[in-house]
Amino acid sequence: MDVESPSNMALPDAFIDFLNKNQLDPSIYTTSDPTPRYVRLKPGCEGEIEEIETQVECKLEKVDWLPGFYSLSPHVQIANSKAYQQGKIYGIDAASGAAVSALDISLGDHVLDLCAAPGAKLCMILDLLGSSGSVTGIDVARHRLAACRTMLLKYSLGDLCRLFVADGTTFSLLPIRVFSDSNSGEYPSDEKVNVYKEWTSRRPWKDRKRAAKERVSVASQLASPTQDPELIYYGKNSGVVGLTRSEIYQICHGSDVLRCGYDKVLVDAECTHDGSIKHIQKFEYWGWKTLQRRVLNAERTDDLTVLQLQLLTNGFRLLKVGGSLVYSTCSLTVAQNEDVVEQFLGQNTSAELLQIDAAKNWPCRSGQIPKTLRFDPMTSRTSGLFVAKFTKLAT
Ligand SMILES: C[S@@+](CC[C@H](N)C(=O)[O-])C[C@H]1O[C@@H](n2cnc3c(N)ncnc32)[C@H](O)[C@@H]1O
Repeated sequence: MDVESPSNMALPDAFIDFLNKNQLDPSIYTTSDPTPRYVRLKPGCEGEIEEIETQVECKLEKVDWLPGFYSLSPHVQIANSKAYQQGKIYGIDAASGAAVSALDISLGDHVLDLCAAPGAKLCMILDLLGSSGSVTGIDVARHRLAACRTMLLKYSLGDLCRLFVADGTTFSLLPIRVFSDSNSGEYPSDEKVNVYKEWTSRRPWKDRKRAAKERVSVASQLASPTQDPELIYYGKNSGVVGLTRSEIYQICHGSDVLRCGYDKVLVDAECTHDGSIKHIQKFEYWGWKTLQRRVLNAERTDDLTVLQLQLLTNGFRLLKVGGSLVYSTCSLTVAQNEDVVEQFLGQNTSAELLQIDAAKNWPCRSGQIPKTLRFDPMTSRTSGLFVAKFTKLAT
């Protein structure tokens, strides 16, 4: 089998079966024009494009419908280039960029990214946020979120960010502003010693020993719904420094959230990844048999749709009135997208689907529910992605 590019890859029978069962047209994956690779340029590096092109040994084509994005040949490896190593470019598919763009991030926003790892969208959110506001990144998988932390440090983007290993279906912490507004900096002397100091990767011996013990099994790297969120990183302007644990770990209750919830929430939910042919292609190496078990299994898909609805519901619970939430998946099945949206709207009368204004210039199709969007390799020359945007109405 030819694995050189998704466009000429023969799809395995099990995957074609899955597509047929989900009424998805296999031809969207096998376009004659291969889907390019995309990078986002770090703001401020626009004048260095020619130098970056020399370093990656390839021409970067500006994506005219998405600011800051460039496409390049899918065969080019960027990881060894100086531009990549210096954090001037990072790989992120243009459809993923569109999902973040749909959030309409503005300076000062407090943003929640409920399924943050490995972190390409989180990086873009931080890029767009600039110098004020905050980003709270959550992921259930400790090892994946640790990789996300490495990426933030590499790109020097973590200043306004805090990362928690937590289950996104039950995560309940408010954005930091609630406390920083009222924080006078005066603590009883016994609390003063327990305030968070500037974050350092050099952790006390006791912490390292505990972490090493936890790393013994991958299962123990997954947060459970009942476990306290574990703060594994915070930037120096993320609002954490100088606060006590009890201030950071305050659970939000219904009435707090309406007023003091997050301005923007991204729920980029776990899914079967069937929209990403690059992901499916990896099974050529992992073994097509595992594709059936790890991606296509019907029982697993049913579990996923329950998880997706729970993540969307909890993300929405943490959104303030008038805020925006984007739900996205890199699956193209109706079950994981429109069906989840429909169930969610049926259960949440204060949720309203929003038109994504910028989308009028995007090369995508409407989903089966008006105002929702679908990107696919054939229509968009991107990876497959479903995007829906909601706001919370006052009730
Ligand atoms: C599609 S990936 C997110 C990609 C990420 N937004 C990015 O741009 O790099 C889905 C993520 O959801 C995480 N996840 C799965 N179940 C979760 C849960 N219950 N709570 C929080 N995160 C979860 C997975 O560990 C995975 O990292």
